[in-house]
Amino acid sequence: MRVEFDDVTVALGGRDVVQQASLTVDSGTVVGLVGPNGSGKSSLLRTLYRALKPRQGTVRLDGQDVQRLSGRQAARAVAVMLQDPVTDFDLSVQETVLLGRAPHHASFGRDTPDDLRIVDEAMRRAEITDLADRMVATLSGGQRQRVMLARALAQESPVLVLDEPSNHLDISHQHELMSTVRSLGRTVIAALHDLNLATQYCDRVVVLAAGRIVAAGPPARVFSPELIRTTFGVDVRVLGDADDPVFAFRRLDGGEGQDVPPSTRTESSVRT
Ligand SMILES: Nc1ncnc2c1ncn2[C@@H]1O[C@H](COP(=O)(O)OP(=O)(O)OP(=O)(O)O)[C@@H](O)[C@H]1O
Repeated sequence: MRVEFDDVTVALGGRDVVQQASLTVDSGTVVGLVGPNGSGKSSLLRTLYRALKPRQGTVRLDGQDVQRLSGRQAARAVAVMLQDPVTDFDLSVQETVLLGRAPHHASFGRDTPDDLRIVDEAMRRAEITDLADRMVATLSGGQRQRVMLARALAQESPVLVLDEPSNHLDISHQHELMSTVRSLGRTVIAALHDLNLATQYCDRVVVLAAGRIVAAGPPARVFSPELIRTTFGVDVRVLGDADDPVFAFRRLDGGEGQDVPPSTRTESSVRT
């Protein structure tokens, strides 16, 4: 399923926190949204899963305005994994993952053998099978995050939104998560802070700064030392090959990520 943000502006607290963002994510591709804290990544993503309505512009799924979809249609199309998930702590892990099946049920429909099979498979992929009977409240932050991954997988939506999905995960599970979502063949849009992770697993990256898209394209091309310096206020050493780079960062003396990078391209319309 193709995702299009068309000239999207989001206002929060009387301020445009996303400004005229246009971006097309082709079906089956993995796109990373990167940018400093407060640059508008979550706000842009929230317009896709309808937690926010754009002040201006349209978000489309295969050409259809998401605001015109029914709640059930939207939930079948887009699954979301948030950085600090709001979960019902009174549920077990398996019950929580089963919630991912809800958009596929008629009202008050019962779980079917198919649902249970899909949930088992999702828990296996998220490596939480051994936690199935634990209450979510008793889990660590990283375990909880993997429960949310399993729930999103069980939803079987063609589009998967990940908002800083790996902040609680150890290094091995960060890679496992990205490699799992990459293997799904779904359209994935992930807000990521780790540029190395984005480089390794994303087909395209989109850089946001102060609410605007300032660059987009293949990671190795977009993540130039100059863009990283002006956007994040850190110096970078590029290790490895030019087309398969590994970044080592050092903060600039007195440096701060700038709200508006002075020397990066501003693209009002970007196809990734
Ligand atoms: N409910 C709100 N009311 C007012 N301003 C808000 C609200 N939510 C977010 N903002 C502001 O909108 C801007 C964009 O926030 P957003 O969460 O989209 O950024 P982000 O790039 O996802 O940041 P982070 O990397 O810290 O998660 C920030 O300046 C933030 O303070």
